[in-house]
This record gives sequence, C-alpha cells and structure tokens, in this order.
Amino acid sequence: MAQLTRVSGSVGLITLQSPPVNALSAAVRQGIVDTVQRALSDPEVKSVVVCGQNGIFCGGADIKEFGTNMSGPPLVPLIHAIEVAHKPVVAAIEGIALGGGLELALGCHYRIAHSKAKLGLPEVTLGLLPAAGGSQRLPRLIGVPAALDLITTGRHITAAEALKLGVVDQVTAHSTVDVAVKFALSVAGKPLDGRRISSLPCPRPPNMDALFEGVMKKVRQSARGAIAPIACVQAIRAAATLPYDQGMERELELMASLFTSDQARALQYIFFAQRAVARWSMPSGARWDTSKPRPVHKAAVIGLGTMGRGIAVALAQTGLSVVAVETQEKQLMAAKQEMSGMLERGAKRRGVAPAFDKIRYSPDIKAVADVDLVIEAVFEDMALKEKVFQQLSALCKPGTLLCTNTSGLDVDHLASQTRSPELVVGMHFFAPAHVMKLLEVVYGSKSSPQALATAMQLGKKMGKVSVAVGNCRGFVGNRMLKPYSEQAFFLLEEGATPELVDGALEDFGFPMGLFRMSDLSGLDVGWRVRKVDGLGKSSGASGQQARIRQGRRYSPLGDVLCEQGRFGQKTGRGWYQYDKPGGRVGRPDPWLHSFLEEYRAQHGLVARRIDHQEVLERCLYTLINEGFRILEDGIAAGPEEIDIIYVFGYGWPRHRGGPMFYASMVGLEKVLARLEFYQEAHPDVPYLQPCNLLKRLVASGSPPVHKWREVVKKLHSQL
Ligand SMILES: CCCCCCCC/C=C\C=C\CC(=O)SCCNC(=O)CCNC(=O)[C@H](O)C(C)(C)COP(=O)(O)OP(=O)(O)OC[C@H]1O[C@@H](n2cnc3c(N)ncnc32)[C@H](O)[C@@H]1OP(=O)(O)O
Repeated sequence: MAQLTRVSGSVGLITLQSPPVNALSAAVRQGIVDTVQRALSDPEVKSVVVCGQNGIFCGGADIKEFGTNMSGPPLVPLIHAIEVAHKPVVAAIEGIALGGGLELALGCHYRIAHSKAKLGLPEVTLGLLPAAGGSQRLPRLIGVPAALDLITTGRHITAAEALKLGVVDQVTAHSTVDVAVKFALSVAGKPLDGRRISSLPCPRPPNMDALFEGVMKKVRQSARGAIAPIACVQAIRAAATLPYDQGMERELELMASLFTSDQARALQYIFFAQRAVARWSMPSGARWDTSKPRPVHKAAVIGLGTMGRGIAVALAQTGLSVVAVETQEKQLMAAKQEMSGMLERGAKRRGVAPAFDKIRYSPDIKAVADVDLVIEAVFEDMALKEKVFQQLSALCKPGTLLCTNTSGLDVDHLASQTRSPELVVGMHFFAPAHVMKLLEVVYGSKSSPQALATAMQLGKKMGKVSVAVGNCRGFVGNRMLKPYSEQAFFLLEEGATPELVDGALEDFGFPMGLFRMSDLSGLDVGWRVRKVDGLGKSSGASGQQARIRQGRRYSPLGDVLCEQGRFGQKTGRGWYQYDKPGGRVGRPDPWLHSFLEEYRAQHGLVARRIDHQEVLERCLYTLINEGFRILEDGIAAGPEEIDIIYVFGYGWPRHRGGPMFYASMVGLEKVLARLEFYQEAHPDVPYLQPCNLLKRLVASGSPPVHKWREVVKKLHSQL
C-alpha cells in the first residue's frame, strides 16, 4: 500500500499507507516497488518525494511479520533501486522514521525532516541490527562513533540532533511534504553524484582498532548477555573496513544469526507485551476501552520519605499541581531541599524549566481538601496507613481518588477504612519513583473501573509502564520475589556463598544478584516485614527445629545478620563487606564465610557443592511457579503482565523476555520436572510444589505463551 500522485507538475509523490505507523509490511514493500518503478519510468516525473500518510513517515519493518513466512519483495534491493535511480528522490520525514523506515530514507538522495520528527535505528531493542543497509550507510553518512552510539543503543533522536549529526539535510517547522516537493523541483535534473550514501567512503576514525575494542568492551558489559548489541558493533566494523558490497554481505550474515534467535523472539515479545498490558481488564469484565478516567489536575502526596519525594517530583514533572504533605517539620525541610535538586537535575536533563512552582509543601494533611487524587506514601505500617486513609476519607472532596503506594499490604483493608472504597486503588511505584518505569496499579475487590482507569491513565501520563493487577499480599512483583529469595537463603544453608548465588544470577543477566541487591536496599527492610509476620527472630535454638516456622522450612540467616547490625551498604556490612558505612563496592567477606560454616554446624547442615544450574533452577523456577499461581488466582490477567513487571521493575534481563516467557522457552515440561525433582528433595518447602495451572498446561501439550491468557480466562470462567 503506497500511492503515487503527481504534484506541482513534475514531482511524483509516493505516500506510504499502512496505519497506524506505516510499517513496511509485504503489501507496503510491494507498493513501494511498484510506485518507484512507475515514477522512474514516467517521463513527466522529474523528481520523487517519499512520505507517509497521517503525518507519520514510517515505523520500520512490520514486526508482526517476523517469525512468520515472510513474503513480498525484500527491503535491501528495494532501497538499492531508489538509491541508484537517475531521478532525485527526497524523503519527507514527519512523525517518525525508525528502523527500516530510516533505512528507506537513507536510500533516498535527500532527507528533509519536520522539527518534531523522531529518527532512529532501534532494531537492537528487538534483538536485531539494521540489516537493510542501515549498518553500512549510517557510518558512511555520519561517521563511525556517532553510528556506533545510535545503532548500539537504538535511541531515538530529535530532528535537531539528526540535522547536527548530518542524518538529515534540512529541518522545517512547516509542512514537510510541501517543503520537500519544492526542494525536489529545485534539484530535478541535477547530478546525484555524492548523494548515494553507499558509494561514499566510510570515514575512518583515528585509532580505529582501539575505538572498536573499547566500544566492544563497553557494549559487552552493558549487554548482560544480549547478542544483538555485539552484532551491531561487528556490522559497523565491517562498514569501516570493507567495501560496501562486502559490508552488506557481513550485515546479512550477522542478521541471519540474530533473526531467528531466542533473544530476538524474547525482545519482540516484550515489545508487544508492553502494549498489551495497556489494554487492561478486570475480573468483572470492565475494560480499558469502556472505562472513562476522571480528569486529574491536582494531586497530593502524603509522606515525604524516599518514595514520596520521587512520586511528588514525577507528578510535578508531568505538569500536575502537587500538594506535598509531611507532618514532621524536619523531614519536610529535608524533603523540600532534596526535591528541589531532583527537579533541577530533571529539568536540566530534559532541557526545560524546573517545575518548582508546581509543588506546594505543607505540614498539614488538611491541605488535601481540594485535590483530585491522593497518593499515600507513608511508612509501610498498616496501623499508620489505616489512620491516614481514615483522615483522607474525611478531608478530601467527594470523588477524590485515594491511592496507596504500599508495596504489598492489603488494598481492600485500606479501602474499608474509607467512605468510598470504590475510589481506592494501589499505585505501587518503584524506587527511585521519578526514574523507574514500572507502576503496579492494584485494584481491590471494590475498586471501580473508573478508579483503575484514572490511575492507569495517570501512570501513562507520568511516562510509566503501568500494569493493572489484583490485590494479594505482595501483589505480583513482591509476591514472586518471596520464593526466589527463600531459595537463595536455603542455598546458603546448603553450601553456597552469596558470591556464588549472585554470580549465577548476574551471569543470567540480572544487573545485581539477590544478595548484592539486599545489601543495597537494606537487610532490615525484609526483617521488619518478617517480624510483622511473626517470623524474623533467630530464636537462638539450633538443629532442624530452629529452621521450621509456621510448619514449613524457614531460614533465619537474614535475621541473625540483622540482629548483629549487618544491614548492608548503610552499615558497611551485610552479605558483603564495604570500605565504610554507605560504601558501594561490596567485597566477599571472610567473616561471613566463617559465620555460614558455624551456622551450618550449629544446625546440623552438611555443605555440598552447588553449581550455577541449581541456583538458577531453584531460584527462577520457584519464582515462575508462583507466577503460575498468580495467573491461577486471577491476580494477573496474562503472562504479559507478569513479564512486564519483572522486566521493568525487577531487573529481569529483557532479552530473556520475562519469567513466564523464559519458562515457555525452557519448556514447561522441564520446569515442571525440575520442580518435582527439587520438591522430592525438599518436601518441607511448599513453594517447590508445582502449581496446578503449570501441570494443566503441560498436560494439554504446553501451548505457546501467547495462548496462556485464553487458557487462564477459560479456567476462571469454569470456576
Ligand atoms: C536470514 C535472515 C534475513 C532476514 C532479513 C530481514 C531483513 C529485514 C530488513 C530490515 C529490517 C528492519 C528492521 C526494523 O525495521 S525493526 C522495526 C523498527 N521499528 C521499531 O522498532 C519501531 C517500533 N515502534 C515504536 O517504537 C512505537 O510503536 C512508535 C512507532 C514510536 C509509536 O509509538 P506510540 O505512538 O506510543 O504507539 P504504540 O507504540 O502504541 O504503537 C501503535 C501501534 O502500532 C504498532 N506498531 C508500532 N510499530 C510497529 C512496527 N514496526 N511493526 C508493527 N506494528 C507496529 C504497535 O504494536 C501498536 O499496535 P498494538 O497496540 O496493536 O500493539
């Protein structure tokens, strides 16, 4: 689908037509081939402009076609045909030119972009590289260092940056197509030498080998096992060292190794999952497209600890008026100072004025009287939160949405403290709240669809990836974390060290292993929760009995460390040792190793050799098992919700697609078999008991992950 019209007498205007983003589907590619051929053979046409309908140039290859039997004309010869054309071809870039879309534009002889357009080669984020000549043309056009940056990060750039780098020739704030047509008229009949990028030499940077070595090292470190960024560097190296034709062969060879890889499948799954979770539904049948959000102009945040500060700043940066309430004067002053710095830094990064005037600070909770929405972010203590919700219910105007930033307490119970439980939802932000992308939006049993719609819309406005989930202890993310961390503790008891467990998890792709993360966030955080749950005391007893609590295996290891004041980085000692309290670089701690040996001896435990495979299977498969329980319980509507929460909030490596997708890649039969194996060895660990949904899926032939949502829906409709 591409249309050719003649404008201004002699300009052939080719318009790509494939909503919503004019992706290069087989039909669009065929349309381009046909219209280019017609335009070039029409003697009345002296020059050509390529644009996209509805103010969008092109979103790149049609990702939905990947993994299918791709038919239709391939992109490489199509773009080549444009480049070798004897008539000037001008790309009129409005909206976006991404991936194959930008590669198409790079095949044109001139590029004119609208000032609001965004350009980029984001293939790496989908596990690919720009294989329609992008990896070979871009370095020729803008040089190797800039091409390395754009292609290995996949970042989108503004038209202004594109102009500065030389990706485009001109930027306009007017109608791009009109400007491009005028320009096309002006270059008709002029020679095109020097305008065909593939024929340009690639500028060789000084110290090229050292440059590539340095970049490769950096990319390997940040890729955490992802293969596409490395292939991108290799392709650009080919551009810098080989003639164009040979570079294109290398590009294809590298693309072939990525195209059908598990990582590409995982990353493309995450792309669509991120969009799927925006189409939320509730067990009542209420849905995203039938529930109207309430307008929110003014919001309040109650409690200005770390979370409250981040939330208030994020709201203000979204343009909302914010009342920031902190009843402790000293804390209020400290918050004000820190938040001003956060606003200033954020504004500098985004090139806008700091939103200082958007926040009004108050020591008095009565300041919430006229707001549309409140986010409570006080200390994680139910009694305190109950009191705050009672006060809010009495003070706020009717219709105000009351949200809690609890990371796992009962939203229904908090709702029961108010006069309008239908207006209560959870908005679980992740620290630091003004930076982290994830927002778990938790609906209680009485939350109205409108309340959920409002919180989801606000999350979107704040630039968050918002996921709607049901109410249960820990919601989705923290609930799944429990079996994962429990297994890590048990592994220490059985012979592992924190370094071994963290090493396995970091090799898998987590930015930080569980123990390193625990040191960072503070061991006392979990300790406090365990104490509320009636656990959390080391008891001083020895033997197996000391490790059975509430009828199941329990490891008091973390409690013992806390009792000794080892809270992690903040105290300079935790699972690792640090140079000083507040130190950031953890080193293995001989004291901890001796402590573990003594602990095992005291409890009659015999250390054995544990390998990375066992760490991964026990930590990850129990986490996945809990994910299946969450689906079974109807807390998440599908595997996509769980996977997006883990990728955006818990550091799960994106190129592994989230825990549920990973399970589907490992094979459900294998996950089930290994859980059964470990359960037999550890019958006192309920989390190792395979969940019914997992068994059911295996019994029904392990359907692919995109079918699980339907299976779960059917399961619930039968109940
Ligand atoms: C042997 C092996 C040889 C293999 C040879 C193969 C040769 C291949 C040659 C070239 C390959 C080129 C690779 C590419 O071009 S990969 C694609 C690169 N493009 C992208 O990554 C862009 C992805 N899209 C986005 O970033 C955004 O969607 C954006 C375009 C910025 C729009 O954002 P927004 O306005 O927020 O809207 P949504 O994200 O919600 O999107 C709206 C709907 O459009 C769908 N969409 C978007 N882009 C694509 C696409 N490229 N293909 C298909 N569909 C796309 C998106 O899914 C939304 O629909 P829905 O809500 O139904 O999911």
